[in-house]
Amino acid sequence: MELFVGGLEAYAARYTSPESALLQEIAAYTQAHTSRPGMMSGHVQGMFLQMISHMIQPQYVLEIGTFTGYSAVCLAAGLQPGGYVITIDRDEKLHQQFKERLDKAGLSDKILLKTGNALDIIPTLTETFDLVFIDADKENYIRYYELVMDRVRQGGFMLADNVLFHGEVLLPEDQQSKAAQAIQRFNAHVAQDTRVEHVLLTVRDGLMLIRKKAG
Ligand SMILES: C[S@@+](CC[C@H](N)C(=O)[O-])C[C@H]1O[C@@H](n2cnc3c(N)ncnc32)[C@H](O)[C@@H]1O
Repeated sequence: MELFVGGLEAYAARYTSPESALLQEIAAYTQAHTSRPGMMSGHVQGMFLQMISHMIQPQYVLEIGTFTGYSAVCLAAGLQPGGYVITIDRDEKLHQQFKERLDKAGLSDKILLKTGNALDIIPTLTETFDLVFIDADKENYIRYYELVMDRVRQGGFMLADNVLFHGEVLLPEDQQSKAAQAIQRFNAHVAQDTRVEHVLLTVRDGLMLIRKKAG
């Protein structure tokens, strides 16, 4: 997926810290063994997530949409001692494969896998999250946002991926896919929400960075 004109994405990657051996391994696996490798965060966005994790130094992180685990590993980078990332996906095979990789890398206590529909799993969680990454089916973004809002600490953060949806957000509504329309509704929903402040970053396919205000 080439989102920038004239190779800017490749230029950004060249001047971004390299991927760890584990991330390289996940990226290679994703390219070779999945039908939609473009769903993976990848090098530059992954390093951005890792940087955010180091900045926030979270105790508890929630990820909605694991896929092959690339972003979960990045989100775990800045965890406090005893902290963990909970990552949800409904695809059992993906989770089985990622679990083996986590065991091998000694990361099983830092990244916990919950397999099933995120809409069912989120209400069962008891943690208060410092950071939430929303990256599953676009049609449910507003539901995820509302479901997790009470579970994010005051002053805590959310990130939502694909908020530019390959540029489709710029098209008239009747020319947008269902997913792009859902993303447009999500962006508008966040924009009118006085509980948060937010910035839409044009990293890769667009990342909405959201901070839950105190009080
Ligand atoms: C875009 S991929 C996640 C990519 C990953 N976060 C990364 O950056 O490498 C979206 C994932 O969400 C999962 N998913 C979609 N809808 C879901 C739902 N309702 N509950 C749980 N997982 C879901 C899919 O199985 C898919 O693996």
